[in-house]
Amino acid sequence: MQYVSTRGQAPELDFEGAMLAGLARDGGLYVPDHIPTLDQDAIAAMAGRPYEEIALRIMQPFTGLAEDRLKPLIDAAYAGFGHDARAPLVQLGPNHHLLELFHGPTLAFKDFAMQLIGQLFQDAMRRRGERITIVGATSGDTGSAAMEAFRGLDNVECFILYPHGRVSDVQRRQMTTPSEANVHALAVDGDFDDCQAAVKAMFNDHAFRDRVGLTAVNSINWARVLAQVVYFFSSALSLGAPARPVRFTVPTGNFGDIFAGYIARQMGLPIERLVIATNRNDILHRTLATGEHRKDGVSPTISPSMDIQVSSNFERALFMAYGRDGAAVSQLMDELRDAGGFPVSQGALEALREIYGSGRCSEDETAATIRAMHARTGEVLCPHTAVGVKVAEEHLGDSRTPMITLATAHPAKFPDAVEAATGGRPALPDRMADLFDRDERLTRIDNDVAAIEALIEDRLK
Ligand SMILES: Cc1ncc(COP(=O)(O)O)c(C=O)c1O
Ligand SMILES: N[C@@H](CCOP(=O)(O)O)C(=O)O
Repeated sequence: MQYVSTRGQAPELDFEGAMLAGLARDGGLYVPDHIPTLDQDAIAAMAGRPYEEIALRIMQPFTGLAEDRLKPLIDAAYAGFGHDARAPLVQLGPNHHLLELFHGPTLAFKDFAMQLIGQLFQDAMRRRGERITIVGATSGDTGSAAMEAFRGLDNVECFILYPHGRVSDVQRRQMTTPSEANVHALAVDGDFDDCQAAVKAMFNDHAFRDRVGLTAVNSINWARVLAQVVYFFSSALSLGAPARPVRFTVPTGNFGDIFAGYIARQMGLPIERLVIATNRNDILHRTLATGEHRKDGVSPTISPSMDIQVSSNFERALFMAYGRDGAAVSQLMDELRDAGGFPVSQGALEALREIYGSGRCSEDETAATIRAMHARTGEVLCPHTAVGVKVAEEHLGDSRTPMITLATAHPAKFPDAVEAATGGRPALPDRMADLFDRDERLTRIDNDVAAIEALIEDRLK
C-alpha cells in the first residue's frame, strides 16, 4: 500500500516511509491511497479473539509487513498493559458502554499507539542503522506516552513541547521525572496550538528536518491513527458486530482518535454514527453545526488534553469529504492559517454530517457528569471521558444501537477535577505512587521556533 499527502504535492511513500516521515514534505498528512475492506465473515471471525490477534488482522494490510515480523512487535507493545482484555468494556446504562483505554503504562489511550510505534520505530532503526529525533507537541498525554515508549533508547532523542502551566500536575510530572537523558521536556510559554504549530514549522524547515532526522509521534503520524483503529473493532465485536451495528462517542481534540473510528467504518465495521464530543474549545462542534470552520482562541478547561482549536486530523477528514482533492485541502489550510478559518463546501459538509454527529460540554456539565456517574454507577470518570459521556447521553435517544463512549484517560491523572466533583481523590497505581517524590527536569522556553530548534541542535551535539 502507498500513502499520499492530503495536500497532494509530496512524494508517495510506503508504510515505513510515511511512519518515519511523520508529516509530508508539503505540510500535509499521509493517508492510505485506498482503504482495504473486510467482509462480514472476516470481521465475524475476529470475535472473541485476543486483542493482539485483532490488531494483527486489522493493521497488517496497511503496513505491508510480513505477519512474522509484525506479530512479535504487537505482542511486545501490549505485554505491559494492566488488563488482560487491553481495552475492556464497562456497562454504564442499558444501551451505553464505556471503553476503558487507560490500562497502559501512562494511563491514557495514547499508550495503545505509542507502545506499538515504539516497537515499529526500533525495528526500522535497527535495520536501517539510523538515528532519529522525535519532536512532539502535547496537551498532556501524548508527551508522557512518547517518553515512556522511547526513554533510554540509544538511537532516538525525544523532545516534547507542552504548554507551560496548562497540563495537570500528574501529566507534567510524568514528563519531567524520567531520568533517561534522551528524553527532554520543554515547557513552552503558549498553548497547545502554539506547541503544535512549532512542531509543524520544524517539519516545514526542510534543512533542519534533514539535519536532525526529524520524525513525529503525534497523530499527524499515520501509524498513530492506524494503531487506534483496533479498539473500535475489538469493542464493537464484543457487543455483537458485525451482526449488530454500534455507535461511538469520542472525546475529541486533535481528531486522531475519532478519525481512527472513521477508518474502522470504511473498512466495513458497521458504525452507525461517530459522535464528536468537545469541551468549550468547540471548533469541531461549531463546524458541524454551522458549516464554518473557524479558530477562536484556546480556553483552559478541566479537560486540558482537549484544549485544542487547530485540530490536525480534521485535515484528513476534509481530504476524504472533498473526494481526496489535495489542491482543495491545501487551499483550505492556507485560509485557516491566513484568515483563521473557512466555510466548508455544502457537499463536504453533507459528507461529514452523514458520518459524524457532535456535541459540546461546558465546564459545569463536565463536573456534574463526573459527580452523577459516580453516584449512579460507582464509575469514576476522568474529565475528558465525562465530556464524552455527557455528549453521548444527549445522543442516546431511543435507538437500540449500543453507544460506546471512549474512556480516554484514568481519573488519577486529573485528581483535582475529580476531587472537586466527587469529594474523593483517585489514587495513582502503586507503580506510580512515588511520582510526587521524584526530581523534575524541564526547560522553560519561549514560543519561538528558532529558539526551540537551536536548543534541540545544541542537545544533539
Ligand atoms: C485524555 C484525552 N482525551 C481525549 C483526547 C482527544 O483525542 P484526539 O486528539 O485524538 O481527538 C486527548 C488528546 O488527544 C486526550 O489526551
Ligand atoms: N491531547 C493530546 C494532544 C496531541 O494529540 P495527538 O493525538 O495528536 O498526539 C495530548 O495529550 O498531547
